Amino acid sequence: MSKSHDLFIAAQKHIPGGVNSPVRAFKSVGGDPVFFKAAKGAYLTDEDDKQYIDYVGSWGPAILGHAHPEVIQAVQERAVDGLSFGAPTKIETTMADLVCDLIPSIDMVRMVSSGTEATMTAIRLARGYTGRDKIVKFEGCYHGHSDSLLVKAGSGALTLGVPSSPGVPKALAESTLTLTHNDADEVRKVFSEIGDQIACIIVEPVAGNMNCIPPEEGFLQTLREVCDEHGSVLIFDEVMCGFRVHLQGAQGYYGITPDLTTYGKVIGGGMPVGAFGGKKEIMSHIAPLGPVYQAGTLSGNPLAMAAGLKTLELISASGFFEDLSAKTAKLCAGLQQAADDAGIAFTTNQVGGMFGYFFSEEKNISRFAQVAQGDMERFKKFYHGMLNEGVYLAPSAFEAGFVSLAHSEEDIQATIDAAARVMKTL
Ligand SMILES: Cc1ncc(COP(=O)(O)O)c(C=O)c1O
Ligand SMILES: N[C@H](C=O)CCC(=O)O
Repeated sequence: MSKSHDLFIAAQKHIPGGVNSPVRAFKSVGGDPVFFKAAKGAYLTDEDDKQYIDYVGSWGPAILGHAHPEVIQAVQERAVDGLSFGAPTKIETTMADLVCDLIPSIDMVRMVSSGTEATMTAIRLARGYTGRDKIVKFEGCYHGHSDSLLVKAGSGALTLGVPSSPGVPKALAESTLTLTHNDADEVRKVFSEIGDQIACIIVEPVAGNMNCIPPEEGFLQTLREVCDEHGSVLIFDEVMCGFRVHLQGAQGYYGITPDLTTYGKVIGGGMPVGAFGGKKEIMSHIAPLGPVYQAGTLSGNPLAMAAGLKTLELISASGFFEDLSAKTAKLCAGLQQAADDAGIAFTTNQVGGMFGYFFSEEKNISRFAQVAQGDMERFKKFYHGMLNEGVYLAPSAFEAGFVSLAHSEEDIQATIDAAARVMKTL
């Protein structure tokens, strides 16, 4: 019995399921979730003092590794001047200026406190701007837990088998059209029939909530084209892939320009943050400039801005994304080799510092249906084998993995060596 076990029992008394977000509960891999007490660089330390090489990175934000000294210093220095004002601060403008400088598609940006708030508001803005109610999303993509978006969603909703959650009003769910991800023909067909009723398309341009699924050739371009043809708003949900696959996110990586973009995770450097931004013409509809309402007591929180700004500064260093991508590629190649040597059907996906792995006979995984058909029993065995070896991976086959600046060549090699041992036991 471990301290994590005892803590999990205790947590369940007053916290539903013992966790404050469902993906943490180990429901799909079984066993008790690990309770952590510290995180530094590429490592997590659990309550029993066991150390793990971490590939979850707080689900993406820890791109520099945990508790990067310069980020911690920025937050500490900021904290002594006050934790929250509920009034304008200079650092919010510094953040807005930086985001607009870095991302050519963004003329104006609004900071919020989570990715969910960012996507929820982007949808409201698109509806308010176009005067239309219907929205298009894709099965397996996750955009946070607001009502309109919790329909055939990915991430924990998928892991727990409730992709369309009870509690979402039927009328709202009916306004959400869920199409097959990476199926450009289906998108064209739907738009040719009812394109003039569709306020927006929201997509994870690199999906990370049904494992890691890059866009098929031409898919994002098709989304851009149908939105242009029908006056709909194209929203890239870059909460996960923004500042992660490339400094300009997926839009920079693939060269497709959305109308609105949502952010979270990396932009907050580990603090609770989200953001949405885009064309001035659309953003001008947000209150108090325009009539579409959005607000937040803690929005633009100075500590979160300090952590985010320092993180964005450090990832802007020349060669940062090339190094991160090379490291991630090395990890994926090593995992593949380990599986091949053990005769296990296996494949990986990777975009920049984001990766996924699949226990599947198929080599090119680009559709949600292929992910769902993966060998979940083997995934579970692998997961627990790696956990035992001191490697912390996402506890679900429907989540992406993340590599950070702090992962050394030795960490990557140690992970590959561990995988080689575990693969032989599957
Ligand atoms: C692509 C994407 N959009 C939105 C969200 C929601 O963000 P948050 O969990 O900060 O509300 C997440 C993660 O949870 C995400 O990965
Ligand atoms: N997949 C989710 C976000 O990216 C995981 C985070 C959560 O919902 O707790």
